[in-house]
Amino acid sequence: MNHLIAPSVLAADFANLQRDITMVNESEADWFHIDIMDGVFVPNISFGFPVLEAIRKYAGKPLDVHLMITDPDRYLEAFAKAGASVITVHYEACPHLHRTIAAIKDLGCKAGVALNPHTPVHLLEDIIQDVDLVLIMSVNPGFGGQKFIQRTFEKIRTLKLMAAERNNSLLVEVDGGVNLSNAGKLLSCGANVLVAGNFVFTANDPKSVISDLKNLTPGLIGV
Ligand SMILES: O=C(CO)[C@@H](O)[C@H](O)COP(=O)(O)O
Repeated sequence: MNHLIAPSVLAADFANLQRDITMVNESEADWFHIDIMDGVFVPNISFGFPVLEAIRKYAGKPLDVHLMITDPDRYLEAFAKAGASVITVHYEACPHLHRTIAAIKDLGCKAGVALNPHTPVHLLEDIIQDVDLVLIMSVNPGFGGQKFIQRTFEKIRTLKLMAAERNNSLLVEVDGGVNLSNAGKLLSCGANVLVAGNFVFTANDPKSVISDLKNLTPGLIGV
C-alpha cells in the first residue's frame, strides 16, 4: 500500500484552528491525527470533546484518535460518537487489551495499540492478529517537538517481521519527531503511516511539506 500521512493537530495554531484544518483538507494528507492527553497517563493535558467536535465539523478526512489516557474503556463510545475513525489505546494503559480492542471494533472503528519507547514489540505477540494498527512512539508521549529516538527503526523492523507472520494488513504508524531526514528510512523499515506535528505546522509552506512526505520513496532520504 501507499503510505499515509497524518498531520498531528496538537501542533496546529489553536487560535486559527479552522484555517489549519482547511490546510490539511486541501493537502495530500490522509488523516487528521488527534492527540488526547489526560495529565495522568502523560504529563500534559491537550484537549477534549468540545475541541474534537469542532475539528470534526470542518475535517474532510478521517480522524485518527490517539488516546494517551488511563482507563480508556470509559470513553471509547464517546470518542466514536465524536467522529473517530481510528481509536488507538496504549498497551501500558490497558490491563484487558483484548477486551478493549474488541470494544473499539464493535463501535465500528479501526482499533490500534500504541507502544511507548520502552515497551518491546514482542509483547504484542498475542494481540497483533486482532488489531488494525500498531502505533510505535518514537518519543516519550506527552509533548510535540521532541527529538526522534533512533531505536525506533529497529522496533519497526521487528514489528514488521511479526506482522508478516500474523497480520499482513497491519498498519504500522510512527509518531514523534518525524521529518524528512528520517521518514524515508522509517518507510523502508516498514512504517506505512507517518504522523508529523511540528515538522508540518511550523513550516512556511505546510502543504508542500505534507506533499514531500507523501511522495517520498522508501529509503531514498534519510537512510
Ligand atoms: O503523540 C504525540 C506526542 O505525545 C505526537 O503526536 C506529537 O504531537 C507529534 O509531534 P511532533 O513530534 O511531530 O512535533
